[in-house]
Amino acid sequence: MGELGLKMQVKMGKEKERGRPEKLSVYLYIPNIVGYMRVVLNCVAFVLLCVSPTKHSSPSFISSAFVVMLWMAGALVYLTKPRLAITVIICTRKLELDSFLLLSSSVSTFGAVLDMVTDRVSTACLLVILSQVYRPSLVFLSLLALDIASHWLQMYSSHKDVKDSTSWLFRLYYGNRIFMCYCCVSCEVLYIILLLIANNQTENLLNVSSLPSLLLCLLSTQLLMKPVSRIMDTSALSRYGEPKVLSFETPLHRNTLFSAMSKPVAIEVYNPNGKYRVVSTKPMPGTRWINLLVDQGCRVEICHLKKTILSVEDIIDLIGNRCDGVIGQLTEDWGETLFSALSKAGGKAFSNMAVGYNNVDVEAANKYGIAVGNTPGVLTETTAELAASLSLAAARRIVEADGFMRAGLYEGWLPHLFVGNLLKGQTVGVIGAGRIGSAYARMMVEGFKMNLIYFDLYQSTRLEKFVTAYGQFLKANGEQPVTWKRASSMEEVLREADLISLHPVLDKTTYHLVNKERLAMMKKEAILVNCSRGPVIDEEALVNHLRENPMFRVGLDVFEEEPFMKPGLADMKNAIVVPHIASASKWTREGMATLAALNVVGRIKGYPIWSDPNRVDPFLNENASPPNASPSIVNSKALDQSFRKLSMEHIVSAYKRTKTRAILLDYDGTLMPQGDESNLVFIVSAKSREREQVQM
Ligand SMILES: NC(=O)c1ccc[n+]([C@@H]2O[C@H](COP(=O)([O-])OP(=O)(O)OC[C@H]3O[C@@H](n4cnc5c(N)ncnc54)[C@H](O)[C@@H]3O)[C@@H](O)[C@H]2O)c1
Ligand SMILES: O=C(O)[C@H](O)CO
Repeated sequence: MGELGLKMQVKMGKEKERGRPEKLSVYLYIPNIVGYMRVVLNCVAFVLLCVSPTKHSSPSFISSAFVVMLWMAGALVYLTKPRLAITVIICTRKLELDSFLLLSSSVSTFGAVLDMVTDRVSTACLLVILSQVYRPSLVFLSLLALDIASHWLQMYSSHKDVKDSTSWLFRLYYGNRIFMCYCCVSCEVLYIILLLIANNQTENLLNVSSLPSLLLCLLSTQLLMKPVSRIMDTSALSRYGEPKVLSFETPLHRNTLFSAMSKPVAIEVYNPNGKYRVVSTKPMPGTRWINLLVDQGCRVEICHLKKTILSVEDIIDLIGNRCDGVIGQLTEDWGETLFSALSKAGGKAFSNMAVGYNNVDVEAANKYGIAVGNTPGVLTETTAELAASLSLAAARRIVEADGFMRAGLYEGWLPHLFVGNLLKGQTVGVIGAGRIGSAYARMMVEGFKMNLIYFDLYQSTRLEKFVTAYGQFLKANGEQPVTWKRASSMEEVLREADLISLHPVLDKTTYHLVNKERLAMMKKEAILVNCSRGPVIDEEALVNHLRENPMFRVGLDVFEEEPFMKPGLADMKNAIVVPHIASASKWTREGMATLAALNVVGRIKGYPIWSDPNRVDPFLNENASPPNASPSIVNSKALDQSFRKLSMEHIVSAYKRTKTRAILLDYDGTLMPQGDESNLVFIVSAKSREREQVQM
């Protein structure tokens, strides 16, 4: 306790220098002082009273009655707690009210208070008896006061949440249940020993006719109740699928009674004493991103506000007056107000947990010198797979047919029942053949032998080469070869394709790219899929088009005004609608969280920017440390012009010095050496969008 307290004081001192709210430091500081006093008093009590216990003739009636009352209260809460927990769990599972579940467990404020009160009652029983049977009784009464005061203060200062992985003491305490158990029960064991010593001198311990002996037996039973009730509690929770709420390894932070009372924002904190404060506006999948941030010395704060979409005001509150970086979501409005608040708080970086960043005003970020990160690459295949799923579901009317079956309308096979479109040999049109558009095109061409027509501002030679090679393969095997065409206009794609998938970025040029006039150009039985951004389609015009053309079908993952759909869309049988889940695979979402975290910490620590945001695999390998770089910063050039110059010098000198093998030409102008000295590859700037490898 002493060393732990000391460490915390030292760390709190540092925190104070960095502008952390003073209030919290004080709350963390006081319990430690009280804790030291408790330890000293315990030792004094033990030495004094073991050496010469002066036993009273018998405890007074009043104090005995007080002890019995305390014991009964303690026993009652211990006995009812597991039952209460189980009842609450059963009810909340039915009602799906997770907050009630947390309430009943010891990580919630209520649960923690209940825990503390029952512990204190137990200790109080022993100390009151000890004060009766020993002199000087004041020592025991002071111990009782200190015990209550220190635990109450620790409730305020969230001592259970301080899990600093760099501290061996914390690791020992939270990571080793036997040690933790020993720490928890040692005081009570000490008090019982003192009682036994006192009783042993005059009477038989098992003589239940004597009041102190009777109380002693009862108290020993109560001490057993704690582990028993814990086991019941844990097993009940694990049966209902929530074992982690009682696990010591889960540093859930319910933001302390104090802060929960002052402001109803639930924050989960990791590595409270970390040097850099990084805030995530939402809990994100996986734990790797948290561990990576903690390893880089960050204090990680995760907002658990129940509200789905945080307002600008909510985020300003989260940023506070000291914040180095924020990981945010595509639903948030990252404009002038937030970047100004982040900049005032000393922030250097923001990353969307998304590849699209149309919710971010990059100009505003540039103005405040804040890096803007995104998460490309990791979601390419996942998103393309959902676009492919929607294409198939729309082509084969899967959702309609499913509803039909469930409604009990199926009476037997019929030649006309849910007839849809065959994809093989038809033309797939891709608008925006970037990472996701190209991946989708390959899936549809290779998987369903569709011909390709695409429109993009840039030529996608890699995609063209792929389709050419696949066509040749089919031909060599006696099959009809697939073909490709780069359309000179978007209208060309709309007119020719049977299935069209939209994959451009959302910006001024792509807003309402698909409008009433363009919908009218499409084939009457065409399928339109949108996994890019809602406003790329004029949704109102789409609803009218769907109404007028029942054989025209759409698969939509995104909507113009999320989370809402334009009136009438939900009633359209020829529309399949899913709630923006295109990147929602476990691996991808965990990877997105990792990339977003590394973007932020990379900028905070001044690491360079990764050369190729399309190849982020080295950051996603869970068995290796990620490179010391930010995987994808979209405003790198605006922020860091000197980086480019520096890298050019770097290239020239490194080329002369080492066995450089190749130079990759990249369109985005970011320069970064990759690989080790023996296999050095540089990415250098060029006008061309396509990457070429030039042998040196
Ligand atoms: N629904 C989802 O969950 C989900 C998931 C991932 C990405 N997305 C969206 O998909 C978009 C594309 O992601 P990506 O990784 O493929 O990005 P990308 O930058 O690799 O591809 C976008 C392509 O759009 C092209 N483009 C830009 N303006 C155009 C225009 N006016 N007409 C035609 N093409 C144009 C670009 O040249 C580029 O090739 C993201 O910006 C995001 O908005 C949505
Ligand atoms: O842009 C993105 O990344 C998606 O919309 C969320 O996965």
